[in-house]
Amino acid sequence: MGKGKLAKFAEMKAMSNVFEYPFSVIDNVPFDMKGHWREQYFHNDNPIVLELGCGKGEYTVGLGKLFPDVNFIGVDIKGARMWTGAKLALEDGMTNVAFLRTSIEIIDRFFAEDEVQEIWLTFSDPQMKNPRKRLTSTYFMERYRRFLVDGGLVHLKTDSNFLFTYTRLMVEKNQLPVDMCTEDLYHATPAALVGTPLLTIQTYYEKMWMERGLNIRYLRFHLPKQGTLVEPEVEIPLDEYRSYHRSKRSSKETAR
Ligand SMILES: C[S@@+](CC[C@H](N)C(=O)[O-])C[C@H]1O[C@@H](n2cnc3c(N)ncnc32)[C@H](O)[C@@H]1O
Repeated sequence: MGKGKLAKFAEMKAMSNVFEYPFSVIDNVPFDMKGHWREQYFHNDNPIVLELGCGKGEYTVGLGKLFPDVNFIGVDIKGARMWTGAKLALEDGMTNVAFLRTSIEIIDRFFAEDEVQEIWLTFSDPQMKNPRKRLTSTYFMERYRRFLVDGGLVHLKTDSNFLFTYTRLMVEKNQLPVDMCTEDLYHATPAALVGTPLLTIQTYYEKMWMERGLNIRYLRFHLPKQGTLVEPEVEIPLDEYRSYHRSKRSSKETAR
């Protein structure tokens, strides 16, 4: 039988690669390692890459194994999921991997200007009802800009046509340079992606959606520090397989 949530939470408290700062904690205690992750935790000068909404941390651990000269930090509010990746990284003696349990809304409290090179968003909730909660909204992009290097890469891997379309429109509207874009990663793989970890590392949610026959989409773009970011004002068809329609009041088929 799998370990229960309480046992996982207790174990996580003693894990040297886990930092737990839910909103209630960080409100009272400033995060001393902000701006000092490299010297105080990783003990190297290597780049730092974040996986936001990491769940079990498949990308954090998988990329960490493939790229030992890069530091990876998985961020999520759900500790029981994160436990899986943190435990694996500890058992494998990985020193280039860490996990941060907090809300992404306050992510800029943990990283200083230019401290992060890249961001991965893996199968993020599309948040069809609430644009501000989407991890690629201008609200979040403004936060990412506070710690991402100028022109740093943002990777979005998703099953959701809604989130993919919204992000593509946001990127177009703000003229953010696109590095790679595909609506069907596995059946129409761009030549540059053949043999890359994008195809070999699959997350828990990714496998689930693939079993249901959904295409996997991928968009990678640069986020410059300069310029005002604006939201796209376009109606986007909702993902039919998600729960939007269960809402009592809404029978909408599109959202902005
Ligand atoms: C659909 S799951 C995907 C998990 C994993 N990346 C995967 O592909 O299996 C989305 C994850 O994002 C986390 N998440 C969503 N919004 C968040 C937020 N604002 N702050 C912290 N975590 C968040 C959830 O807790 C959840 O684990």
